[in-house]
Amino acid sequence: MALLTPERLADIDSLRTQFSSEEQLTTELVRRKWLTPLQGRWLLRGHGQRLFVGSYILVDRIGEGGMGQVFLAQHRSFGRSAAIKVLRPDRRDNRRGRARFLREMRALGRLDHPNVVHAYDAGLVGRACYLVMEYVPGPDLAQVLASGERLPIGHSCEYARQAALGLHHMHERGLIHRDIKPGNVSLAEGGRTVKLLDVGLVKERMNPDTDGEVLTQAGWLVGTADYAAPEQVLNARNVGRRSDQYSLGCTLYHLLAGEVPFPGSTPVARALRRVTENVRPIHDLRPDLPAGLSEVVGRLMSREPKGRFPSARAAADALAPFATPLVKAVAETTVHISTCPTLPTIDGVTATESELSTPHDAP
Ligand SMILES: Nc1ncnc2c1ncn2[C@@H]1O[C@H](COP(=O)(O)OP(=O)(O)OP(=O)(O)O)[C@@H](O)[C@H]1O
Repeated sequence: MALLTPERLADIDSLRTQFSSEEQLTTELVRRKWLTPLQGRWLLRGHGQRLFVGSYILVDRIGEGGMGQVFLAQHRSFGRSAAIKVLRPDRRDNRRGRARFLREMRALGRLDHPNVVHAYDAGLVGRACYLVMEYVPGPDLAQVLASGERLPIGHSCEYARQAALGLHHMHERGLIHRDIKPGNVSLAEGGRTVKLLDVGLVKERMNPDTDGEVLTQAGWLVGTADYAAPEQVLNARNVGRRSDQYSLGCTLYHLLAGEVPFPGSTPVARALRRVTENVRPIHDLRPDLPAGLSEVVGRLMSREPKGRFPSARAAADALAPFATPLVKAVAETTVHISTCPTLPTIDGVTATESELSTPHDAP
């Protein structure tokens, strides 16, 4: 069990005599915080080797999206925290899928901006694709919205402004995010810095061309219907830089109005409304908005891409007069890093193909 230091391994030998089963012993190790609950569960199920991904050890499961699961992890030598996305087996289980993943990762490696999540590493362990990223503690803006907290107008504008700067950086390097929504705009540094998440894999998800390995457009709509640009709703391949502006506009609208711009009973109905209707001006819902902000939101959400700003940078500049600096605007979400055991000594264990083939938290 290379998760533990040699001293603790020695202690375990004596602990073994006190516990009649592996389960009781593991429960005790979790209670002592020598193992995290995730590590305890996986060890008990005989999947301990799956905890080792490249140079990292998985610590906790953060969540799951359409492409795979995201874990909190710790570097085996440096102890640095990171987030690791491990692609679902059906998204990676062919050569083209893996080649595309690596192409996307190379693109991601070109990005270097304070408002875009930083990628540290990516690779394959056996046939499993994983991406190691900067850990962003959050909360993300979806969580902020779900908390019911009414944000100051200036903070909402600052979130959107920083997100626009991150988008501009991506656009300059030839990348389009394609999935800007509150859940993909997260906060770091005690709420002072915005980070765009889910960068790099989105192109694969939104490009329904081959392999049968992408979500159907209807499936994609479920999570994104409220934020996708009209041209994107009509044709998922028909996405340009200005489509990201529209999605950012929807996100800002939601933050300011407390409701999505096109409410409706189903994702498809909501998505289609934006193709046929102009958005209700936001000052109808927020008459207290400063003069000019409603126009900026309206321009971001122009139905025609050419009606939007010439660049995300121009959008950021237009938002700047309405933005106020973020001074620890929100509390960070609780992360189970406190349950992370002290940095373990690793004796060169490398995960194998089969060990990572089903990296779910219910192996
Ligand atoms: N770098 C990161 N740091 C911290 N948490 C992250 C990071 N990247 C993703 N997450 C979190 O992991 C969870 C899953 O993220 P993921 O991007 O896989 O899915 P999603 O955005 O929820 O859905 P989808 O990808 O299908 O749109 C989310 O709660 C997300 O906030």
